[in-house]
Amino acid sequence: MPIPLLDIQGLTFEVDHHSILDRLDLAVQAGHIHALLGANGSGKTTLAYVLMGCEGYRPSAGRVRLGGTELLPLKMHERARLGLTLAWQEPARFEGVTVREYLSLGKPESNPEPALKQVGLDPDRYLTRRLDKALSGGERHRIELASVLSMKPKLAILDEPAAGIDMLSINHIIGIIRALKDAGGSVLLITHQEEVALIADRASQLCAGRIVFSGNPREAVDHFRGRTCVRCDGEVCGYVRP
Ligand SMILES: Nc1ncnc2c1ncn2[C@@H]1O[C@H](COP(=O)(O)OP(=O)(O)OP(=O)(O)O)[C@@H](O)[C@H]1O
Repeated sequence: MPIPLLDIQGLTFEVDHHSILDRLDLAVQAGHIHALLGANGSGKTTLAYVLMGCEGYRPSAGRVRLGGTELLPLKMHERARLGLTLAWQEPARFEGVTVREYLSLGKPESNPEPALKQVGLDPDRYLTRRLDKALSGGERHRIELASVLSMKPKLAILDEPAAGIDMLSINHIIGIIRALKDAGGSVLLITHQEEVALIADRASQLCAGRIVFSGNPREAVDHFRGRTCVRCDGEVCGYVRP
């Protein structure tokens, strides 16, 4: 195996002495779409926040390297400069700004139109719209993906990019995820949806804050489908607390 782009070893994040991420190991290869499956509450979004360096998400143990650079000592903007980007599940933090402003955050000189077109939204209609409840869930997902596309990230973390999206639009979203890979990026794809996970090159299943399975996406989906319990201590998913 080549040296992974993202190499996570023994990552532990605790709240009130309770491990949300529990000595988690995960490797994402350069150029791969790597799906991360896991039941509600298994720690997927927490992992995304810890990787991004969000406030309040400082791990108590472990190391993370991106392209060989130690990530954990870095601030959020330094991680972004290394090419790490997260598509937020809900871009609510930016409620009220226009789509043009949102897509230009941090890069005011850039033209947001190509990325918007790539996600199937007409710039003439959408650039002046505001990020508010008047946008449908699908439109918000697409705008979030347009934001990620325009960053040309080395590693994009996508948190449920197709949640609540109809079947036809899911195929479009899948096309956008593939475009990130075709542009030379890698993707950590957090998803519950089988049809989305199956586009990955590799997939892992998270249970109670620890990776309990990594393999090809078909095997991982089968593993996940039969095992839906969170923190099951091995009763269902085979995870055994040492
Ligand atoms: N800051 C926090 N304080 C307390 N508990 C937290 C905190 N962050 C996460 N948790 C808990 O950690 C667990 C994992 O949450 P997380 O959001 O990472 O799960 P998830 O796998 O993304 O779930 P879902 O599929 O429902 O989005 C949950 O039980 C959650 O309540």
